[in-house]
Amino acid sequence: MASPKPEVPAGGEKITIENGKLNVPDRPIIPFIEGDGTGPDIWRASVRVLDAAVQKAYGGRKTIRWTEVYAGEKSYQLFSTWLPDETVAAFREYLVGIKGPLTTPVGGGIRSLNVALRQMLDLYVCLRPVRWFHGVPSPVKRPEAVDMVIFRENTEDVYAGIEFEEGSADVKKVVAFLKDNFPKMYDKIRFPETAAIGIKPISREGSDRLIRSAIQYAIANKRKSVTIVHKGNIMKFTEGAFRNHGYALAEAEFGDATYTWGQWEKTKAAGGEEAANAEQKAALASGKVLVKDAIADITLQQVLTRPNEFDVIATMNLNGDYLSDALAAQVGGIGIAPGGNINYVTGHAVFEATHGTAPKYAGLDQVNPGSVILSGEMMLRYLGWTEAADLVIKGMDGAIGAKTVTYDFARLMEGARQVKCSEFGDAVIKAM
Ligand SMILES: NC(=O)C1=CN([C@@H]2O[C@H](COP(=O)(O)OP(=O)(O)OC[C@H]3O[C@@H](n4cnc5c(N)ncnc54)[C@H](OP(=O)(O)O)[C@@H]3O)[C@@H](O)[C@H]2O)C=CC1
Ligand SMILES: O=C(O)CCC(=O)C(=O)O
Ligand SMILES: [Mg+2]
Repeated sequence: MASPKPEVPAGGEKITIENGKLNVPDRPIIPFIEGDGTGPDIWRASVRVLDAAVQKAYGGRKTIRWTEVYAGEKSYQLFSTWLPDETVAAFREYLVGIKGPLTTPVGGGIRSLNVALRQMLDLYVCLRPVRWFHGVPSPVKRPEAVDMVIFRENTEDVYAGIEFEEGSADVKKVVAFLKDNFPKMYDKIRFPETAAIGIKPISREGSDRLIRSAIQYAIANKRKSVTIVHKGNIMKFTEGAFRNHGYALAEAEFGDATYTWGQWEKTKAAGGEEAANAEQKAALASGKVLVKDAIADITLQQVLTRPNEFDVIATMNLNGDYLSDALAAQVGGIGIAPGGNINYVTGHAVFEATHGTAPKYAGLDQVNPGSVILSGEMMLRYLGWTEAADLVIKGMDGAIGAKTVTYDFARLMEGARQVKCSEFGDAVIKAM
């Protein structure tokens, strides 16, 4: 393999976007990254499921023309680079893609390739729906009550990677700058000689576009509420501002379709709590979406104890990362948690599972491919190939309903037939 430039598959055509609407040809070229660790096992099973769904839905009239692009360990082995420019260029050119997980070392080494791709392509929404499939073993009593859609901001926050290492010349400059210019802030650094420093950018534009997408989704999908999750009591100017931007945006851009707790507060201040409650009740009865907020720590408790009160969630990068793994556990685990990284303005989207490379299972054909299968289902729906997407769901429902499952579910289920990763793919196809 001499070049990381992707092959152009015969007969394939590019997906384009015009006036905010995707034009999807019948033979779209879709780049994919296999991923590290368990990525190749999962991809092999998933691509068969996606192709089978498309074949069954359209009888050959539509097919995906996959083209492999490289990143992570495979790319490093082949081309001595972790993320070739050609890979980023392919996702730019073909608009929609899908990827397996990529390894990020802890405490040193390369920064996350996953995060880098999201930033380079400006995929500002990390969309992670969390729902329960009938029969999936879950640690909670009523997993069916969990039906939430996380909108995680994907380009800012501590994930921007603005960090200065302890003892480095750079951190000394940053600390000296704080000492000279912001002495009160400098005094708050408990051990300035040995502190590493991280910077967390949260912008108005970044917050607005994420929250706008969440509200638009809630309105389009007739959801009841959007909860803005933040730690704004402690980080007032970053996470607190995110909440404030959210209320201001909802009121300015979606006044006809939303009612906010910000409005409730204003009415309460002017006319008392009863008046505010009556106003909220009337707004919700008329079908408006409630835009509210919750602090991140209590959110992690309440999504467990009162899942019915959460619907669409809009949050920043780190909170969203924690929340998406925690919520995945409630509906049966990370093995079937899908996601998509999307820029709703340019149309660029890269779909990927919520989980990582699960390295201890690499090459064993053992893990659950459901996460990438369902990420593919999200991709099909994004393309407007609803019939194929519905078949993927039918197949997943059928396989799980028949208790034909991978080890992660089998260990928690009575009477399950444990199958390999590839065999689970077969079971999904059979059940379509
Ligand atoms: N978007 C991405 O590419 C992501 C990459 N990563 C990276 O992945 C690497 C490993 O991260 P780690 O923290 O171990 O998290 P992982 O999500 O990779 O794995 C943690 C555990 O989750 C379970 N699990 C994960 N995937 C599956 C699956 N498909 N089917 C069944 N169970 C699954 C396994 O649990 P059990 O052992 O109980 O069976 C596994 O040991 C790191 O380098 C990290 O940075 C992490 C998250 C996202
Ligand atoms: O990039 C990584 O290695 C981890 C990313 C992650 O945890 C996530 O996107 O949920
Ligand atoms: Mg994560």
